[in-house]
Amino acid sequence: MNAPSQLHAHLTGSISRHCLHQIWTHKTANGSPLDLEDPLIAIPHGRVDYDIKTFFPLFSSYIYKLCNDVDSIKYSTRAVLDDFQKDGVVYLELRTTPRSIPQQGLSKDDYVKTVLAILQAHNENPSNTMKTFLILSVDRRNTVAEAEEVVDLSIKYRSAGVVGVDLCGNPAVGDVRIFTPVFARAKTAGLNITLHFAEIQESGTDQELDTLLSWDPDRLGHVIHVSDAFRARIESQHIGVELCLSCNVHAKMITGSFPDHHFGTWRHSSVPVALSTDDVGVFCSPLSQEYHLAATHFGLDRKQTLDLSERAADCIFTGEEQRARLRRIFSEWHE
Ligand SMILES: CNc1ncnc2c1ncn2[C@@H]1O[C@H](COP(=O)(O)O)[C@@H](O)[C@H]1O
Repeated sequence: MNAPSQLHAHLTGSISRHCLHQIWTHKTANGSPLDLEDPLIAIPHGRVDYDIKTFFPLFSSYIYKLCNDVDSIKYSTRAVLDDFQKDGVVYLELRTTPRSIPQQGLSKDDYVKTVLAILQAHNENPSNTMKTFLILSVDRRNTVAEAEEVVDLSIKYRSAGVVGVDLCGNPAVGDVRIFTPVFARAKTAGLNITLHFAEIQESGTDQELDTLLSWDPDRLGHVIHVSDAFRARIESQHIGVELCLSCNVHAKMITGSFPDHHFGTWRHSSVPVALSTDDVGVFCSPLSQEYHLAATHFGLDRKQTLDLSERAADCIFTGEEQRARLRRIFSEWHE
C-alpha cells in the first residue's frame, strides 16, 4: 500500500524496539552505567496494548533514560528516518519535544541542532526519496517559559527545516490556557500550528477545545471526543485532521475497534485527512499498514485510497515546491 505523507509522528515514539535494543546492547557492552532492562524485556515484541496510563511513563521512565546522549539521539533519529523511508513514505513531518540532558552538557538547542543535522543529511542524500521536516513540540507539562523556548527554537531553526509547533503530552495534565500567548507568538512569526485535540474525555471539554481553536491551528491531531458543533467548526475553518487508527484502537482511546474509528466520519468531511502512525515504535503499525487498515475496514478501493493520500497533501506545512513534488508522485501512482 502506498503511504506518501506522514504528518503526525513523534520522534522518540517512532524508535523501533530493535533500535532501542541495539542502543542498549552497545551501551551495556561499553560499560555505561545503565540501570535499565533490555528494551526487548521492558517493551516486549508484539506488545501494543499501552493505554493512556501506561503509555506516557514509557518515555519518562525508560526511552529518555536510554537515549540520553548525542550518539544515541543521532543513531535513533537515523534509524527512524530509514524505517519511514523503507515503508515508502516520501514526505515526513517529524515532531519532537526539545530536551536538555544536563549530565551530558546538552541543551535543548543542542538537541534540536543534533536532530536537524540528521534530517538534513537524510534530505541531501540523493538516494533518499523521502524529504523530512521538523515540528517542535510543547509538552502540556511545560511551563510558559519552557513553551516560549520551544517557539524561540522553532523561529531560530526555521531556515534549517523547522516548519511548525505542536502541543502534545499527557492529555490528562495541565491547563492549555496558559499557552495562549505562546501559540499566538508562533502564529505571528508565521509558524504552522498543530495541536493534540480531544484525545480523552477530560481534554475534550468545550472550554479546552474553544481555547485550542482560538489559536487558529492549521491541523489537529486525534480529534476523538468532539461534538457535532466542534466538528462543524473544524470543517468551517478547514483544519486538516491527523488520524491515528492503530494508536487509538490499541490504547483504547476509542470505544470499539477499527470499524468504529472516527476516520469513518472524517473521511466524508471536506477537510484534509492525514492518516498517521503517531508512535510506530510503540504501536508497531507502519504508515503503509495504516492505509491498509483504513482500506480494509472502510471498504476503500485503490482510487479512494490514493485520493485520501492526495487530500492529506493539502495540509502539509511546507510550500508549493513539496506539494508539486507530491503531485508528481501521485500522478505516477495513478498510472
Ligand atoms: C497518544 N498519543 C500521544 N498523545 C500526546 N502526546 C504524545 C503522544 N505520543 C507521543 N506523545 C508525546 O511525544 C513524546 C515522545 O516523543 P518526543 O520525545 O517528543 O520525540 C512523549 O513524551 C509525549 O509527550
